[in-house]
Amino acid sequence: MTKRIVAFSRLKQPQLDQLRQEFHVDYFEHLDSTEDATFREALGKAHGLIGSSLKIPASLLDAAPHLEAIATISVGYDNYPVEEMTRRGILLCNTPDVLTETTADTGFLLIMATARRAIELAEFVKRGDWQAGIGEPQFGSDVHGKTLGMVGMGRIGAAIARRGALGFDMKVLYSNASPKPALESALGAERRELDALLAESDFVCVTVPLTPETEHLFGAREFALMKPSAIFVNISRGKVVDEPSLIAALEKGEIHAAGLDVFEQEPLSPESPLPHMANVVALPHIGSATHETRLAMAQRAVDNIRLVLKGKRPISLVNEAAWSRK
Ligand SMILES: NC(=O)C1=CN([C@@H]2O[C@H](COP(=O)(O)OP(=O)(O)OC[C@H]3O[C@@H](n4cnc5c(N)ncnc54)[C@H](OP(=O)(O)O)[C@@H]3O)[C@@H](O)[C@H]2O)C=CC1
Ligand SMILES: O=CC(=O)O
Repeated sequence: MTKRIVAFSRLKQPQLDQLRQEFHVDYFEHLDSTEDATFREALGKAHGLIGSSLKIPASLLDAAPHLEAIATISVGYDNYPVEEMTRRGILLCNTPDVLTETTADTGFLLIMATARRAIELAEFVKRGDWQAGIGEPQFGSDVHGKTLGMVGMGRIGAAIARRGALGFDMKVLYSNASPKPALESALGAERRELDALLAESDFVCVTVPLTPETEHLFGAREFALMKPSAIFVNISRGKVVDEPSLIAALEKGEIHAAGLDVFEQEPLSPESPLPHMANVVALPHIGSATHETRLAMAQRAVDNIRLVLKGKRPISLVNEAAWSRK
């Protein structure tokens, strides 16, 4: 029997062809909702599901009685009902490592763009406001030599910290529950409790996954602990931050600026004050969005689903417990 895959994100033709050599593929290039009737019908016969950027509720699994695995084209997996998948023995595969450096580049881009006010001042030139030599009103802040506080020193966090410590001579602090001795010796990084990190850092950079513990980890209290000169950078997930508290902290001058790739609601509503604030650089969730990295992520997801459907262990597995039950 030929196994069936439902693909719900854009894949390149060679990757689709690879899947079609071995499996029947129902391809939904633009799927807006998991309520779509044709999608649900295909899911009813599917053994594998591959895609990204859609919330998959636990109830959807009832419509997928043959499902063996979901391959998400992302490293973050907060869109998936992991516990329920594990209970049903459905594997969840993700795409770590291949996007680490590109996402770290975006994190550092936000650090640089906010500190040096690159977007705001490029707009100033575009508007024709550059009429004389620039002065203090256009000055930014240094990045080199400052203190970088990493909240979430994992793969991406460590890659940003490496850029800061080795490229920009920054002092690195981090706040993970478990110490990272290798990074402490390689980068001179120092571990702190979160509150101490917030008080000491010039840049606070968030790279934690979204979990029940990290949801709204940053609220009014945390912003009040930061220096008035601090720059807050979020490259993880929007829901790690209570956005009204961030807006209030920026408006009151409790913190100096913010660089944001992610938001509580995406796409960000045009009504949100954030993209209109001069001291905010807002990007449309482009952490990993380069041609090379998006291709590598899709290929990793394709490899993961092919392996699982052929009875083999995938390259990147989120729920180990589902594998041990096989
Ligand atoms: N903007 C974008 O486009 C992208 C965003 N992301 C986001 O980045 C996240 C991180 O990815 P990645 O680095 O690969 O994941 P990792 O799992 O390698 O790193 C996450 C780190 O966060 C730490 N952590 C978890 N909870 C806390 C906490 N409460 N306080 C401090 N540290 C904590 C973990 O600690 P420990 O090591 O102790 O377990 C781990 O080191 C993804 O989950 C995703 O949400 C990822 C890619 C692109
Ligand atoms: O946000 C992107 C991811 O890979 O996670």
